[in-house]
Amino acid sequence: MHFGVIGAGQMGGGIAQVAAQSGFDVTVQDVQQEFLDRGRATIQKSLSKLHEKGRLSSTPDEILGRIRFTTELTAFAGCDLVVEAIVENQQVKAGLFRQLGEVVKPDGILASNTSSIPITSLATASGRPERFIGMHFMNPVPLMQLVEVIRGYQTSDATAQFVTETAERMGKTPLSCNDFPGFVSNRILMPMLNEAIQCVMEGVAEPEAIDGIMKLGMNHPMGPLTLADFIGLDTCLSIMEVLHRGLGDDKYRPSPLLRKMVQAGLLGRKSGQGFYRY
Ligand SMILES: CC(=O)CC(=O)SCCNC(=O)CCNC(=O)[C@H](O)C(C)(C)COP(=O)(O)OP(=O)(O)OC[C@H]1O[C@@H](n2cnc3c(N)ncnc32)[C@H](O)[C@@H]1OP(=O)(O)O
Ligand SMILES: NC(=O)C1=CN([C@@H]2O[C@H](COP(=O)(O)OP(=O)(O)OC[C@H]3O[C@@H](n4cnc5c(N)ncnc54)[C@H](OP(=O)(O)O)[C@@H]3O)[C@@H](O)[C@H]2O)C=CC1
Repeated sequence: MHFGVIGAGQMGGGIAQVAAQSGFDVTVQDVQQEFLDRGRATIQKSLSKLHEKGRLSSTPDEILGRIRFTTELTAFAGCDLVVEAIVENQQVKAGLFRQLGEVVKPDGILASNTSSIPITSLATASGRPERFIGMHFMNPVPLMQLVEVIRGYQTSDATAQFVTETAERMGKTPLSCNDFPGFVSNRILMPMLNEAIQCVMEGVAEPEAIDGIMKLGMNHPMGPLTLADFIGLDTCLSIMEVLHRGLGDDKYRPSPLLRKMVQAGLLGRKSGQGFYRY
């Protein structure tokens, strides 16, 4: 299988890594060489960790050798499946899928790793709605079990089956849902993170206490503010905006503190500061 990934950020890098671990030939594209180099270094570090723990069936070098890094979209021409993992912005993703629909071979399948944006709208932009689907991996991809599979309005049964089987070949558990804002995962998760941010804004408790209460009291592996920093506050804000706009209910209003922190460039772990410093 020739597997394409667009975006070498935290999600794209993780998806490419797991695809290569599964024996696929992988091509990763990003807009600048600098992001590709950073993505490659992150994959290398993750593979070393998994290798130390005896969790890989090939060596890190063999796995990395299956990944080709490029800045050219035309490199996807022969791909059987291309998964997009760029910034959570509908216009930018739609523009990319318009181009991809012309580049990738006609029977190639296109998928988005979007957290919340309507799959059906991206499918329309791609010009091949039957061969378009949501393939939503969870962060960190090498460790998380779930792939949420989201069918667009015109996604064919064959496309859904192919992507489900591919997720299984990648050692993941695919679970299906329909195309509603935020799907299942983020419709339920993100309002909780947003509410934790609102608690900080209202002075209900310090961030450490809010995280501690949810970790120790609810057995969550990470507190909600640590998790929001881990996901990226810009991504959290984009998801809340999609939920608010798409469902038309003020219960999904993004916290003003979340908005302000994104405006200030405090994006969480990836920028070095969010609710905590890294
Ligand atoms: C926004 C969206 O659209 C959807 C989303 O993805 S929402 C986010 C979903 N993800 C979550 O909710 C994650 C919640 N957190 C967790 O499940 C856990 O904290 C976790 C699995 C990430 C880490 O596990 P942990 O036991 O809590 O922490 P930690 O001890 O730091 O990590 C366990 C090991 O995995 C390793 N590890 C962490 N990330 C890794 C990676 N990417 N690759 C390889 N190893 C990794 C750590 O280095 C650590 O190794 P050691 O034990 O050798 O030190
Ligand atoms: N973070 C998370 O926990 C999760 C995120 N997602 C989704 O995955 C997607 C990616 O998120 P994440 O990996 O966190 O984001 P990152 O910011 O880590 O990575 C996005 C990458 O895509 C690049 N990029 C931006 N625009 C383009 C473009 N036009 N063409 C090619 N590459 C581009 C970015 O470059 P630059 O830096 O220049 O913008 C960056 O390298 C989003 O849709 C997000 O909602 C899904 C599950 C979990």
